[in-house]
Amino acid sequence: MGPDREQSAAGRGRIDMSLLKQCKQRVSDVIEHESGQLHALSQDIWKAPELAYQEHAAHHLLTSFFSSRAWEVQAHYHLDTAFRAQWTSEPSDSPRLHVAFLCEYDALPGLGHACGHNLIAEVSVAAALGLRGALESVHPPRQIQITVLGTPAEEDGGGKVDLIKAGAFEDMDVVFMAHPAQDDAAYLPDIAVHDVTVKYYGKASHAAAYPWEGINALDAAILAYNNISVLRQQMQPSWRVHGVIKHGGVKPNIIPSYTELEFYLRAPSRKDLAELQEKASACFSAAATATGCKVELCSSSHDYYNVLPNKTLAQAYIENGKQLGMQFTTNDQVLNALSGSTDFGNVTFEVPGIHPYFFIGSEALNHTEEYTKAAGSDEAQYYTLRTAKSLAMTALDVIFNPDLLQSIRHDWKMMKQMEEEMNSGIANKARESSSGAGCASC
Ligand SMILES: NCCCC(=O)N[C@@H](CCCN)C(=O)O
Repeated sequence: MGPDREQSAAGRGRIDMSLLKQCKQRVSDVIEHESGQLHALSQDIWKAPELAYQEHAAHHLLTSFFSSRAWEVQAHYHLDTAFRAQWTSEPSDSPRLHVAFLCEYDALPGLGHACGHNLIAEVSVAAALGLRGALESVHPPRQIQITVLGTPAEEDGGGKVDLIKAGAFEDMDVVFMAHPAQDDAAYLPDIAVHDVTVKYYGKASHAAAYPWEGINALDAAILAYNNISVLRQQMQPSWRVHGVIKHGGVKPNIIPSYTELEFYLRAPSRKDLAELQEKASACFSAAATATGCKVELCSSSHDYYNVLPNKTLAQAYIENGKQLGMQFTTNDQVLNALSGSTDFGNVTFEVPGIHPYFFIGSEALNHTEEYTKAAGSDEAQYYTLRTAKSLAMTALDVIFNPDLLQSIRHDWKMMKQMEEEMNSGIANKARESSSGAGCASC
């Protein structure tokens, strides 16, 4: 066996290493060739930030981009601002392999693209173009379908969960995306999240003349906020609860008759999240009892699940990234920090996938004005395209090495089984502690 033709570990297939290398080079060339168009696409998304489920301009930009490059595009795919663009290589005798790249393109209220979702879209578009270009230049070992899935509403709502329910992931083998951060990391722990809106209904009254006639909904909101602060000391260190007051009353001389808060509850597993949810619900109800208000808890329609890591995919991504000059963080504080939550977590319970984080040339932190600036900077481009190359090269490894795919599937099954055993029996408990279903006004 020559150095360029290695037998795969299980001895079932041979990997044509020189072809794989040639394809990886082609990925880089195609992405470099398209860099101007990719930058323009990401700039156009960045300049007109849109909130969850309202990403109409981004949807139009992305679907037009793929239509003009002869991809088969399904606009408004199950959701107004979702889309699916696909390309399939020539048929072959072996079964088709379906890889998908996920785009996000929603922004944050008041801050614009402070989480760099314009760059997430760019990474996936670039990776898909690069991969297609590489596969068009050779005869791949099997028929390949590449899908770019436009997934709206990551910051609020969970478009991927809607798309899972619509069956969008059912025929996919491996899914890829990457998220802007401060470091390159193949995996950072994204934890489960439950969003809840808390509404207090009291009774208005003149605050000086006859306050005793009123029922103070602002007092309930403040007590709820403080109850949660007190709970925090007894929470697991890996749990997070944070909230804002969205309505706090209208005028000092009117006893507030209505207040509204929004909280995010987070924990590393759905099992812990159910426990946290019960404790937080008790805090919200206690505030209502103390003030005589009525309380309504409205859960958002989708909880996000924790992201299941896939060590085989992560390792392949790291190897490709290193070849491209990435310096993956070894800082334990970063690797073990809780990086938030994502609806990609739910996707990892459906299909094996990878959600690496990437440096964008700035120390700025996500969800700040500084990060918005960094996500729109020229400097971010180099890192964004490098990430796209590494993702596409990892997809090539999956395509050319059947043992790798088998190992990815094995990792996924093990992780999923472990999680599902841990989570068994929580479904009803979690439902009971949130009155979302009975919340007519949400
Ligand atoms: N780790 C991914 C970062 C993206 C992000 O910030 N997502 C939001 C999602 C909130 C959904 N309620 C987050 O706050 O973690």
